Amino acid sequence: MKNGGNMNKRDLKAKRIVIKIGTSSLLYPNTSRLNLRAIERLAFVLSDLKNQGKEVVLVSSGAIGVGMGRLGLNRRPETIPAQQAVASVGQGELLGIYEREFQHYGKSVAQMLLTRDVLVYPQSKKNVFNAFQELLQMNVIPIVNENDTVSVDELDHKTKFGDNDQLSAIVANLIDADLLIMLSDIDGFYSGNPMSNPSAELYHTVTSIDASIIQAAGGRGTKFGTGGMVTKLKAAKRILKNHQQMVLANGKNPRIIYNILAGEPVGTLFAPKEVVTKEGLA
Ligand SMILES: Nc1ncnc2c1ncn2[C@@H]1O[C@H](COP(=O)(O)OP(=O)(O)O)[C@@H](O)[C@H]1O
Ligand SMILES: N[C@@H](CCC(=O)OP(=O)(O)O)C(=O)O
Repeated sequence: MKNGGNMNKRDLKAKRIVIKIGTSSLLYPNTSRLNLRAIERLAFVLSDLKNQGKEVVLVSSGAIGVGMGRLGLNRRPETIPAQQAVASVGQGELLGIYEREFQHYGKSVAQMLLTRDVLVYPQSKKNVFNAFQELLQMNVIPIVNENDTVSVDELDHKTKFGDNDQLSAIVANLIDADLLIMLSDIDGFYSGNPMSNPSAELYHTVTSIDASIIQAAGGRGTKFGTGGMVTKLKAAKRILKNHQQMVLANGKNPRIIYNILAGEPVGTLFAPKEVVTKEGLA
């Protein structure tokens, strides 16, 4: 359903929330310079949600972008080993920034570097689940990124495999989150890529990922984003299959998370049909 349809408030009632933030929201467009205001606001909002008693997991991209900034590179390296090396430089700095920002609000963070196959191996699945449970019980905010030096699929974005978008859906599945909030540099999912098609319309609600929806997905917006809309739709597909919900919204100002949790019709809600129908949104 595109905007202009029913714009009722959403009933999200989320206690356990996964928030994914993309490189495009952490860096200024097409530079490797940090958007410090966005990061500071993100730390503020997530800390405040913790104070409200919510359980919060952050999935953050940005290792390659931050590493490029640190190494003074203005073009993303092309080879996988070079991307892996840059990611490992950037990941340390990225975590350092989060550590500093969250400490400001008295919150502890934990680094979790995962690969997307965690669900495939029962023992890994159990271990990762247990680690999340412990961290959440300890009131810590886990900060997840894909383990870039180990997992090459994401970095080789010529392949059809996933990335942090899908990893965030995998984490949401694993810990049975009530909601996945995906923050990007765009207001939601449109009927076409708004960067190349100015008349594309925003979808308010999507209940299934069919061929017409996939057709509307284009590539990344900035030179640092990886998957574009395709990987976000793959993530949404996982979420819908697991009867969970996801909101895709603009992370320019992370305070939008408050609007999302208040049920305001911002961004695009991906939710199973039965949920949407029950809420009278269809
Ligand atoms: N149908 C679509 N609706 C919205 N954005 C789209 C669509 N198709 C392609 N895009 C592009 O996807 C980009 C977001 O993906 P990406 O650059 O990978 O960001 P991130 O770093 O947040 O993961 C947008 O800036 C936009 O240019
Ligand atoms: N793991 C890599 C790439 C992550 C990724 O998926 O990027 P994005 O499309 O900005 O979410 C990094 O941290 O740079």
